[in-house]
Amino acid sequence: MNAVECRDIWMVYRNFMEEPFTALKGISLEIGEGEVYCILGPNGAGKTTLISILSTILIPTRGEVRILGMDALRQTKEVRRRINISSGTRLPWGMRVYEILRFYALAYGISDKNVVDRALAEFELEKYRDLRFDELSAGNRQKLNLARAFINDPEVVFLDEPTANLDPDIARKVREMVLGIKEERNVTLILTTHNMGEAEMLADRIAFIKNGEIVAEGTSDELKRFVRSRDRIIVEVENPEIGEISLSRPYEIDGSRIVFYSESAEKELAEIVFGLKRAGFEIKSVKTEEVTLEDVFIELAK
Ligand SMILES: Nc1ncnc2c1ncn2[C@@H]1O[C@H](COP(=O)(O)OP(=O)(O)OP(=O)(O)O)[C@@H](O)[C@H]1O
Repeated sequence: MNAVECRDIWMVYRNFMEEPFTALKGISLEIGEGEVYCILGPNGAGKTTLISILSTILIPTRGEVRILGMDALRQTKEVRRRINISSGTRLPWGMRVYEILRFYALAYGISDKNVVDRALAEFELEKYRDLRFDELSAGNRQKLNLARAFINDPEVVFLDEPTANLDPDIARKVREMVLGIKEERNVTLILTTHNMGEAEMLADRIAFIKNGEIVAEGTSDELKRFVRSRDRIIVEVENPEIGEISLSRPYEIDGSRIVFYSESAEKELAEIVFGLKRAGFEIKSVKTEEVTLEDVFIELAK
């Protein structure tokens, strides 16, 4: 059984005095149990709309959503008991960390105070248990948001931009926390992010959304095949002007740098360097770069 699946989801926003706007155009996807699935895409692509529909916050104009085998549009109450979402929402400002977690635990019918104590420990919030939400740093607010999202021991958790607006070191800590959760709990995670490194580090599979449609889906290695060649070999030469390069692979000349596009830099590096030397180029330096998810993003967003 898939943890999450949807078929042919359409979302048309209709606002008073405005033209209807179609934010999602027939999205279908399947996410297996225990998978970490990342939704990537440029601003306005429809990521938040999609995650809101999958997490039962929004009702789509058309289409079917199944969560843990249940019809999310009809069995919403049962679904909500077994899922949770962290969307960077502000929590009650005046309440203390412990009270906030206790409040949300009680909302799920969990009266055992040990559950809250365990959450404080797991998300490194014990030191801050008596601070009010408005007294917390951005990083600790996000940790509290995560602690809240796992308080009901959910089977599926939606994380909408879990590291947005965090300093790089705090963002890394939050990512490590999410990785730890992935290792320790039997949970399916669906996250949106703008951060390619984050998607690569956390996700088993990535869906790339553009203008309300999934334009590519797969592991990060599979997505990298969308870019014309996997690796770049960058050779800096003293004398770029000397003439023709007779190697039968694509390249670009950028000042004194010759950039080759290659299926495997490791296999083709020696041949390229010898070929250039034979042609009389004086080589200053050679470096290789693997294609990144960022290259894929730029290619697909075009
Ligand atoms: N309530 C609404 N009414 C009308 N249009 C909306 C509404 N909510 C979102 N939209 C539009 O739908 C499109 C998708 O928005 P959404 O927030 O899902 O994108 P996103 O990929 O999450 O963007 P971002 O990365 O900027 O957060 C955007 O063009 C947005 O302006």
